[in-house]
Amino acid sequence: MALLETKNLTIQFGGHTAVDHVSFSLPEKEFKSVIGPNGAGKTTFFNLLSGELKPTEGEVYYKGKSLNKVSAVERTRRGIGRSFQITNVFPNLTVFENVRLAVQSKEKVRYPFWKSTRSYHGLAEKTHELLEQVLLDNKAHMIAAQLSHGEKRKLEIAMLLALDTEVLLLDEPTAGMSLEEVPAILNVIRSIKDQGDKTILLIEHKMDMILDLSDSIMVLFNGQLLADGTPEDIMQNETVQQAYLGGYEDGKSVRNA
Ligand SMILES: Nc1ncnc2c1ncn2[C@@H]1O[C@H](COP(=O)(O)OP(=O)(O)OP(=O)(O)O)[C@@H](O)[C@H]1O
Repeated sequence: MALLETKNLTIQFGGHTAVDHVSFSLPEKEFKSVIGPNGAGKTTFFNLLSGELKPTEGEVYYKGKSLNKVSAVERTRRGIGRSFQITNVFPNLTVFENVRLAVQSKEKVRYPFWKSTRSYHGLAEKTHELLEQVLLDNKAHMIAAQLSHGEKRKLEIAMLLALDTEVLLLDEPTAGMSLEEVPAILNVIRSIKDQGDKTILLIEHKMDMILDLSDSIMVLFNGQLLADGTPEDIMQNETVQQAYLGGYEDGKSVRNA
């Protein structure tokens, strides 16, 4: 069954169509990557899925129900988690305190009628588990502001995992990382995948990472869905190759490089 789907999802900014009639389907437990050149509409597509932006046309469905009238907060509560940039982190709190707050906030959202469903120790235990999973347990007591860029991205992932959502929308987790930091984040994402309980949509530019992780790949170009298939299909797809190498116009004509 498709967990997350879109039908003709479209958004225009002024005269520019950033996401253009995209219909896609993400089966439960699948790992799908979203690729495409800069400005293709990948982040905007995520913003439409998570509810930060409202479509001009088309629909997002989760578990068969339309989300168009559902707020971003309610989408998270229902199970669609989006990694936010580090702006959501309290820079003057420690890594541990940041993750614990995220664990706590999830408890409040999920069980608003209970004062405390987990004891203080329960929260701390869950926090340690998450820090271990993202390989940050040795930095638990560091002030968040002092983390390296790569470590901040790991913290962001831990805070996303704390929300315990079924779907994870990961927007370029390796962006701005040094080459040495990439393998660690790849390991973190692979370990999340290997646990087997998440449905994941990943925006990335690093092809080796995409090929390593993905069950399927969708390609956006000028806001349109150019192709969607297995990694093998996508690598062999001529239109995709030409779009990357040469340029693709109005979804019809292909110009050679
Ligand atoms: N809020 C906005 N207002 C106006 N234009 C926008 C807005 N958000 C995005 N755009 C435009 O929509 C297009 C798609 O942008 P988007 O950030 O989704 O691309 P992307 O594929 O994520 O690119 P990148 O790989 O560089 O992150 C771009 O032309 C961008 O300038």
